[in-house]
Amino acid sequence: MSDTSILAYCRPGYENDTANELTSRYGEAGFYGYPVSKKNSGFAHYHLYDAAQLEQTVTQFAVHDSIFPRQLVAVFAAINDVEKEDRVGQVLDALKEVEKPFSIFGAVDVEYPDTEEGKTLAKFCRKFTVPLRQALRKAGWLTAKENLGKPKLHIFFASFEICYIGFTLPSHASRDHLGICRLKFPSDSPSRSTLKLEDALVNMLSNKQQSKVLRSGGRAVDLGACPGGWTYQLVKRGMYVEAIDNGLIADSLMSTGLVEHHAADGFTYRPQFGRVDLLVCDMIEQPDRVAKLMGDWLVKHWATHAIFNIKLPMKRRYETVVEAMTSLNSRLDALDDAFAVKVRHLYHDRDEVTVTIVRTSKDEV
Ligand SMILES: C[S@@+](CC[C@H](N)C(=O)[O-])C[C@H]1O[C@@H](n2cnc3c(N)ncnc32)[C@H](O)[C@@H]1O
Repeated sequence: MSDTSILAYCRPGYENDTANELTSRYGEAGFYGYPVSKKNSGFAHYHLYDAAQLEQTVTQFAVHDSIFPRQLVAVFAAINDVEKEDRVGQVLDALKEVEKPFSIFGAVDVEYPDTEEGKTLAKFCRKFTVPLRQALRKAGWLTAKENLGKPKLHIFFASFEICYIGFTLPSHASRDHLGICRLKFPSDSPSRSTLKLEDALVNMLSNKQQSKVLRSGGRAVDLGACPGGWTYQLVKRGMYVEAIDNGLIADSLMSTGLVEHHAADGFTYRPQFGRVDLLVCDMIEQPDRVAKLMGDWLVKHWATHAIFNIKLPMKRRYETVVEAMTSLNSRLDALDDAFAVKVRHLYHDRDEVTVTIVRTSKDEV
């Protein structure tokens, strides 16, 4: 059955926020449609009124530039009555019905929602991939060898009965299965929060941005640092850190000689030795208060770059993030420098989003 929609994978519980984001972003760009989402399903749809716009939406929106989606799949077919006996045949039939959006796909991924129900599909999806891949190659849908430079075919099982068929472009998609990048907890880190910053460093900054922001020997300030998971990431990369928090910081960090701990209020603390390369902040505070504080540090040149979390309220989460970021962005826009700003709800974030702001001089842009 033909179906034309954008399918966004997301953290369970965030379907409504994801749907609001899709509606707002695609609608503003003239891709009109309507959202469909079900609480705790782990995904949301945005159905396009004009099917001809599907390819254009894929080239226009990258998942890395969105907030809540972990993956954005352009869906061109759906099967609503998957039959146990001939699933491969049904997928091939569904593909036959559509015009090939790209002559050939370079890879196929069989996926499922990141939910408890989704976990029951994991084993089946893994096993199903093998015969499906063979059949797709035989039918000319897939390159003979995996080619990750070409569009990828996604077969997403929402349940054992319903599956969506769509594609992503490598430049605009997450390379990770289910759009999830799982990181290994470093056992010598003082807290699990360390994974949030590592996720941001690895998945939100390009290699070039990483070497610029995380200079060995560079200086950083960590607001709300204790017990030290974020400071740990910076110290690991050879940075000097002013760790600000009334709590206790791990001795293992203090003994590196790279950390100064100040028991102070993060809202009034100012850098001890002039401008720092990087400001990070993980204080649990009102979104607009944190955004204002980050803006002050960047506008006043106390920090060159910033990475911080915005804690999400229970309701109007997408709107709250947009409001906080709109006022911050307008302050940055007034400066002579240019700023690369990203906001993502990362896999290791729970009820928060991560913001990275990398400064470049306008000549570099
Ligand atoms: C989520 S924890 C930070 C965890 C830390 N990033 C880590 O990886 O270990 C939040 C911290 O912010 C601190 N905090 C909250 N409000 C603060 C303020 N106004 N000034 C300084 N620290 C604050 C709390 O004491 C708490 O330790």
